[in-house]
Amino acid sequence: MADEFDVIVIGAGPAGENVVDRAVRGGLTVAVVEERLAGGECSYWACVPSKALLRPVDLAGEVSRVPGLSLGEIDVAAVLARRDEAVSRYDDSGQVRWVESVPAEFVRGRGRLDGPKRVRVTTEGGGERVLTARQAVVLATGSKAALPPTPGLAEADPWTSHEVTAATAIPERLAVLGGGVVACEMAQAMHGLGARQTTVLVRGGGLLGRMEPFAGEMLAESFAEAGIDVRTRTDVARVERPEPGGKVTVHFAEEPPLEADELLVATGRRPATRDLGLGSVGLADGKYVEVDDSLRATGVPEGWLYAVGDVNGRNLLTHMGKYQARICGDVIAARARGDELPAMRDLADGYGAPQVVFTDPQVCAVGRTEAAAREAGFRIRVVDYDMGAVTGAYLMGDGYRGRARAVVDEDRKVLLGVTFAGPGAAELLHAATIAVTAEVPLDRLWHAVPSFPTVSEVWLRLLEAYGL
Ligand SMILES: Cc1cc2nc3c(=O)[nH]c(=O)nc-3n(C[C@H](O)[C@H](O)[C@H](O)COP(=O)(O)OP(=O)(O)OC[C@H]3O[C@@H](n4cnc5c(N)ncnc54)[C@H](O)[C@@H]3O)c2cc1C
Ligand SMILES: NC(=O)c1ccc[n+]([C@@H]2O[C@H](COP(=O)([O-])OP(=O)(O)OC[C@H]3O[C@@H](n4cnc5c(N)ncnc54)[C@H](O)[C@@H]3O)[C@@H](O)[C@H]2O)c1
Repeated sequence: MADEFDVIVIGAGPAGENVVDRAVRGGLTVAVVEERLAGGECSYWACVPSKALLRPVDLAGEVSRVPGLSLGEIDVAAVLARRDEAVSRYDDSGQVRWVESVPAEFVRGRGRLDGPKRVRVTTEGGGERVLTARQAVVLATGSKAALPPTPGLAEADPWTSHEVTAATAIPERLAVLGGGVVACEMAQAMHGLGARQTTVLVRGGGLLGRMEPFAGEMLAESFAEAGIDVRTRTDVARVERPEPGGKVTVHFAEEPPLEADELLVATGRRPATRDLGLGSVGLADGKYVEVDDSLRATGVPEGWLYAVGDVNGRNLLTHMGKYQARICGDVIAARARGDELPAMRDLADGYGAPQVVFTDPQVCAVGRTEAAAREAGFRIRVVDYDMGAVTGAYLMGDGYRGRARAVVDEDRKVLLGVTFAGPGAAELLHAATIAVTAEVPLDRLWHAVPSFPTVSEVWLRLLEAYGL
């Protein structure tokens, strides 16, 4: 029997859930198909548990910088218990209730495209249900950890983001492969929670390669002080783990091997598009689904297929997936009414998404880095400021180290990008996001007066350093 809805969403992560919400608000009927847990990776194996593990480590760092305060040992069992609370003990009944209250139909099972506007769902227990869409199908299936083809790596059954965020014990010796966001955040968390030997194996020349280079350098310095060993330009030749769950040995092309109790692979993501039936609608399996600025998949006749969140590869961040989803739900509803609303377009991804890396120091950025702006052909000026010289930062703790960078478009006198690295820097980011996305002219930004004594005074100092 075929069930018919206006819209079918595959994947109930943060992106899928937001499409549901907006499409229903737009007057449409919606079914959402989810094979695991409503809430997606973000709620159970990514953003939420990782930040629950990092928060006590971050706080311990803050306390250590304020004379007169002291912190005993971190109670790891209590931290893990709080993480379990944060992920609702891997029970999604609350989120399912929310979907149903929107109201939308929640269908538990694995969804697969089966030609235009048809989704075949394999339900729990092996049953099948065929759903058809009157208006649109939205892919919101997210991404999965990518494993490099290093000999012995897959056989060693290493941790990925799934296992590390769900850890029930902290490994004594942890090796981390990768130098990006997951590698840095999880190395910080595991080390702060008691790993005795944490080694980060970076293929390139530094950490957080997509950010301004000073951010990765500051983080590497902080890691070194904390006892986290960061090895750059490593060349992993093979991995060996003779006993399942036993010790793991990483062999390099030249250096001596490294032994660890666990290996975390954090080398990027791949789209969750394998076996999704993309071939049945003329798209390539296993690839990111390319979309236009209305989030509609390109190259699909009659334009009924959309893709939001990680699966379209634009920016692998929850807040960006949710933003795309809001636009997508509104666009589908508008098109169903016969309205063409050109204002409903994804603009933010093009400016450069805001991102916070929850390490110590926190690193956050929006827009273009200096290198990206130059590569895009902008005539720019770069302004740097030592955040430790701001009174508000000094008051945060002794030895506060931080740095800010603004990339200015010299032709239009607006900001193209801003980066902050320093304790507590995360909360500075939204002001930068507004300035970059709204293209606030610098001589107008000058009148946005930051409060004294906050770290935000770095805004004033950046503008002064620019010459205003
Ligand atoms: C360790 C880690 C930490 C992170 N921390 C942050 C952070 O702090 N801030 C931030 O902004 N981003 C963070 N991210 C990125 C963030 O998790 C993703 O950008 C976000 O989860 C993407 O949302 P999504 O809805 O596109 O996909 P997902 O959250 O991956 O959800 C996709 C859903 O689709 C379901 N699904 C897949 N295929 C099918 C199918 N065929 N049928 C039915 N259901 C299917 C899956 O089960 C899943 O529930 C982090 C990522 C990792 C790995
Ligand atoms: N706080 C946050 O916002 C947050 C936290 C975690 C993850 N995320 C998102 O999740 C996504 C995935 O994060 P990630 O850290 O896995 O990916 P990433 O792209 O940030 O980093 C991947 C790292 O792996 C390295 N690498 C790639 N292939 C390799 C190989 N074969 N051998 C050795 N090293 C290799 C890269 O050089 C890079 O350092 C990111 O796009 C990020 O936006 C966001």
